[in-house]
Amino acid sequence: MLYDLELIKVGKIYDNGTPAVVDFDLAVVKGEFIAFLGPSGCGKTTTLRMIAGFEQISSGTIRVRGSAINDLPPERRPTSMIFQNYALFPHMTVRRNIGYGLEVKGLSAKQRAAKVDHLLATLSLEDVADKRPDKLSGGQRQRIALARGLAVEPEILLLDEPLGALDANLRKTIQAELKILQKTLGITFVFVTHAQSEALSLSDRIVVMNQGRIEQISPPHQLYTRPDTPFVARFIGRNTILDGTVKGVVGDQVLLETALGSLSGRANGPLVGGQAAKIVIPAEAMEARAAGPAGPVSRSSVNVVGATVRRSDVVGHVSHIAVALPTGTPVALEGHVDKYPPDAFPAGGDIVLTWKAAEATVIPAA
Ligand SMILES: Nc1ncnc2c1ncn2[C@@H]1O[C@H](COP(=O)(O)OP(=O)(O)OP(=O)(O)O)[C@@H](O)[C@H]1O
Repeated sequence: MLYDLELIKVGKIYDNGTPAVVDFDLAVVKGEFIAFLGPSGCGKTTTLRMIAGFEQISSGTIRVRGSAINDLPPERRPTSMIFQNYALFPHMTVRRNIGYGLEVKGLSAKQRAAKVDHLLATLSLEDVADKRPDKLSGGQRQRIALARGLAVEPEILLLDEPLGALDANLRKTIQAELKILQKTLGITFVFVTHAQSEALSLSDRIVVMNQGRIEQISPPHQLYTRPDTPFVARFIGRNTILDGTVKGVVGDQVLLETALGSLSGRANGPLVGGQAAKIVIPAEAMEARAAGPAGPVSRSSVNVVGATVRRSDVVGHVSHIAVALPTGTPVALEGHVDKYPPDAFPAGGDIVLTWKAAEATVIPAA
């Protein structure tokens, strides 16, 4: 298969000895929208800059459509990069900013005008074409940066936190525009972000990074429902994570002995009896009900744990219930007021939590 972009065992060690990226493997098909997501300093920007050619790689290979680009300078790579601060030229008009890359490539004024006019129209910038970027709004500047990146017709557009400078509302609007633009153009986007919601709503696949290494590469939904590692389970969504020891494995079902009794979930990864493992239960999978008069939960029931309500609030139509497990672990539940009526779970009350085994994931502890 011919991939648009391949990173094969790519590594980066900075001159000061910092291993910023380690054994990064990724294969991207044409038209995919990929996000690099992870905490500050995990190596997202370094990886993007290595693809763009602004940073030398220390090991491995980067290929675009089958050809290694390791030794090409940035301007000869079939990539364009959009920076978080947009890096627009303040003294040039919007039109010239957009056409700058074409000027560098030596296109005639006529050829440039045709391409720039088309991009001005595509990104609704016609009215500001002759203004300077510093007179324009954040959203407009973002679109100019995008137009400038697209003008050189890259195979791959690299975006470094492109929406980071925008306020929350504008961010949502531009997110939607970006997604439509990407699908219309059909070109590959690789996008760096801190913002989980942005990665989840925009991407076809997300690369979750931690300390220079890839933790998981999955479509957004799968990161929520099937985390591969404890880091991903902590980083994505709102999961309750409990430690235990594998008691038995039947097919993909695992029974785990924990401080809260026997809990079961679906296996993700190789698991054998006696092994230390973690069960990951998404908040959405938890069902709460008031504890009956029968008293404490029987330890022989699977996926039934007692808990105490700490706080309960209603915001609009949504009830938010903060509870604590007997181990002290906090769990945040939320649900429509039809499901969890106000006052149904008063603070200090005992409740019972349950979930379907298929909706919880069991992963190796390390
Ligand atoms: N020029 C440099 N010289 C030395 N170390 C660097 C350099 N640039 C980045 N680093 C280090 O490499 C690691 C990865 O940095 P990088 O900027 O790629 O992370 P990031 O995930 O993009 O972070 P952020 O989200 O904060 O931008 C960090 O430990 C960082 O301090």
